Amino acid sequence: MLAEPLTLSAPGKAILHGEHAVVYGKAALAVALNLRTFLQIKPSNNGKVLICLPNIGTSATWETFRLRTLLTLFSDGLDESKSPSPEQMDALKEFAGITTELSATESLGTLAFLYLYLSISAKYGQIPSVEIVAWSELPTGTGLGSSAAYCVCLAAALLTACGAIGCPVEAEKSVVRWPEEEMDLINRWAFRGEQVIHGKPSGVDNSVATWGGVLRFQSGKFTSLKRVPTLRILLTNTKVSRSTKILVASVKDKILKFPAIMNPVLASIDAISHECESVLEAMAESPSQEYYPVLEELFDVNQHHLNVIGAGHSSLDNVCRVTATHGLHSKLTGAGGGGCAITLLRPDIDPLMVEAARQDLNACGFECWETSIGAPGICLHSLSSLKAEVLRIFNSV
Ligand SMILES: Nc1ncnc2c1ncn2[C@@H]1O[C@H](COP(=O)(O)OP(=O)(O)OP(=O)(O)O)[C@@H](O)[C@H]1O
Ligand SMILES: C[C@@](O)(CCO)CC(=O)[O-]
Ligand SMILES: [Mg+2]
Repeated sequence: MLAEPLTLSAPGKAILHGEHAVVYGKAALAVALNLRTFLQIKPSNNGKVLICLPNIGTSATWETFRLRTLLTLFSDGLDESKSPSPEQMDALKEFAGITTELSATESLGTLAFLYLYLSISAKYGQIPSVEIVAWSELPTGTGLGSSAAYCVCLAAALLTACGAIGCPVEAEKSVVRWPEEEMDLINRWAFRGEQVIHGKPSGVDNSVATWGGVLRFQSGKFTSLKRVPTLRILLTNTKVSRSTKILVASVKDKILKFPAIMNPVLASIDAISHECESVLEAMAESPSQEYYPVLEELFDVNQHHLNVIGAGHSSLDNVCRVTATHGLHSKLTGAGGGGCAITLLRPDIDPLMVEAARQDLNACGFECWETSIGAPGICLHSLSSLKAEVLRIFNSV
């Protein structure tokens, strides 16, 4: 049970290959990024539950006794085959006074919280009065798995608060993790939160936010790649807003409309993920520059495929065009339709070339930053190990 404030964090992700196709049982390769979502949960004794979400400018407070009136609707417990029902979502929207479109940003963050709070309370006993602040280094809604990092943090915090999983704090350690079976439980609950935000998630994003590293994910199962080469990646945020839920639904419409045309494209994306995995394994075994042209070509082919299935956007085409003028190869990452692209940076690349590409991308109004891959998954932090920026945010809300 929660006696002290806890601070935890989970990473965002980039999908190297397999976005959208993974929703149809194809393989995806996902990497955890060193950009994280942080969540602080504090016990309180005012009989209220407070959630403060500065990234989306939302905060809300509810009396615990009012939340209790909704518990019967959530008493079906954790059954993975069951997604959040329309009746549950309608009841939550009414309770939270949400009248806007379901895809409105603030609504989904709040609804995912209420859904997890009530489902976890119904299953394990009501979570006491708490105050929660969640803040992310990730831009939200841009393809970097912000929703999954948020849901993984929420699931871990709420499961810990009601005692369903332990609180593995050790005085001398700055960062600690839960045992494997508890991590698995966190991941399964986070998936339910993702269902609220995405509609029909594959589970790849919450898995990588839970476990970190580099994962191959297919049909609900993942394998962590044991050895991965160091890859340098430039992330570019086109700042074109989009919603994963809407994109996944529109790709589905296209597949239903032209199955004979779209299914071979999904099969080809699957083959690209497998080919990329083999190349990464070979690179980890014997690092050599000769593999980079293959990785670059796979990026190019997959970017075309993603345009074919309807996940592209002119801003993403622009990123590809601008980086190509500097000899660099890019593709969209995540759901597409705007949001972020990833560009592969060869280790031998001239730093001036990268700088020139960044300047051209900035001139298009895009924002770029370099990142490393394979960050750790969900963890608990000691307060003294938190960066000043994170502490400042938690102290200021
Ligand atoms: N830090 C956060 N605080 C509150 N809500 C968040 C936060 N991060 C994400 N969300 C919720 O997730 C939504 C964005 O999810 P969405 O799946 O569309 O984008 P993404 O996860 O960033 O991209 P992708 O799914 O393509 O990787 C936001 O609209 C918001 O409701
Ligand atoms: C577009 C998608 O494939 C990846 C979003 O990061 C959706 C999903 O797998 O849930
Ligand atoms: Mg998402």
